[in-house]
Amino acid sequence: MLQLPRPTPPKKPLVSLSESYEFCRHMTAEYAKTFYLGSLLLPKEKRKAIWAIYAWCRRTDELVDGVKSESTTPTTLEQWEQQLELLFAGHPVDDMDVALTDTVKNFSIDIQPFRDMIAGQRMDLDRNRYETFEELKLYCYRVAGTVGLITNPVWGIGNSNSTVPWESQQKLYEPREEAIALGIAMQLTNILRDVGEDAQRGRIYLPLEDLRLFDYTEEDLMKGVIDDRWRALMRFQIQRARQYYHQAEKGIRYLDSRLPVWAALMLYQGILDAIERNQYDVFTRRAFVSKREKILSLPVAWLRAQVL
Ligand SMILES: CC(C)=CCC/C(C)=C/CC/C(C)=C/CC/C(C)=C/[C@@H]1[C@@H](COP(=O)(O)OP(=O)(O)O)[C@]1(C)CC/C=C(\C)CC/C=C(\C)CCC=C(C)C
Ligand SMILES: Nc1ncnc2c1ncn2[C@@H]1O[C@H](COP(=O)(O)OP(=O)(O)OP(=O)(O)O)[C@@H](O)[C@H]1O
Ligand SMILES: [Mn+2]
Repeated sequence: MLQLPRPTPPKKPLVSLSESYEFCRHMTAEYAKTFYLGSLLLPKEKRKAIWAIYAWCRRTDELVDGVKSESTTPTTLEQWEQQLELLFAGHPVDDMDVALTDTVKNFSIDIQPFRDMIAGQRMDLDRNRYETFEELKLYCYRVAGTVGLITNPVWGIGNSNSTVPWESQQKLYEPREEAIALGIAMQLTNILRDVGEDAQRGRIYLPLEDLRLFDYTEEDLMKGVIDDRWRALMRFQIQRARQYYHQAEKGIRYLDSRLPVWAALMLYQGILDAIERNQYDVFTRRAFVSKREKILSLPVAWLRAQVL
């Protein structure tokens, strides 16, 4: 009898849907206090979707950034992309994919930004310097702007419970550029916070053209020199990141679930303030937002989600 080709069966049975979401929740809570806090501000179904997306993004990032990244090659990323295609075809390969398979189906999420994120990780394998801001911006879109596009259907557009039909009509604009802008702003913030740590690994994400503009050299950066040139360079970078936050802010009003996005934006932007408080020493001090500050900013985020 003719045998139809079937996808290779998984080596062992996969976990149940609820166990898979629990793994993703656990990973989010463990790795990212800020995003986990944000996710708790969502209704249950959306919250679970964010955990599943977070877990996939984190695993993708770990391939080039994590403890086992030494053994990652272009082939590893190709296999990861094939695993992604299978997941979108409804065939999860491992325990954590089970939840994401469910999420992308329930929220009709597009596969392309996921592929773009893998392309971003490929850039990390290929290079450790960026000549221009345009090149860095492409990297930031791929590793972080993509998260904005992936999560937009989860925040929701035009489903808020307005009683007047023309209001919901007006809200149907999907803020794609703004969602990407928030990812870029956060990635730029992450880069500024981690300058010292990245330099130790031989990586410079600050555009080399910007270093030249402020007469600051790669050698200075490797030595962690903090002087007027460095402070001016950092002020310039912080200002650029803030412009992206500003662009992102204008898109939040179109979303149904605005509170977690406002909260995440404000908390992450707070890292820039912390860098300033540390007088731009990103070499020996880690800029962070304290638990107290995080909790205090929630009422402000709530207010913005209501009125802006
Ligand atoms: C509540 C909320 C906003 C949840 C989003 C959670 C989510 C799915 C996050 C994925 C994060 C992730 C692991 C991305 C992989 C690449 C990467 C590591 C990017 C950097 C994040 C990591 O931050 P962290 O502090 O943990 O860094 P370390 O690894 O510890 O060094 C990034 C800095 C960027 C993450 C980008 C976003 C969360 C995109 C934000 C955009 C939106 C939520 C769109 C909102 C919509 C509009 C219209 C504004
Ligand atoms: N369980 C974990 N295993 C391995 N690395 C972890 C774990 N949790 C956090 N990390 C890493 O440790 C570092 C410190 O985490 P970080 O200061 O960013 O706090 P966080 O928990 O991610 O909170 P936030 O969301 O506010 O950034 C990061 O590089 C992060 O990726
Ligand atoms: Mn973190």
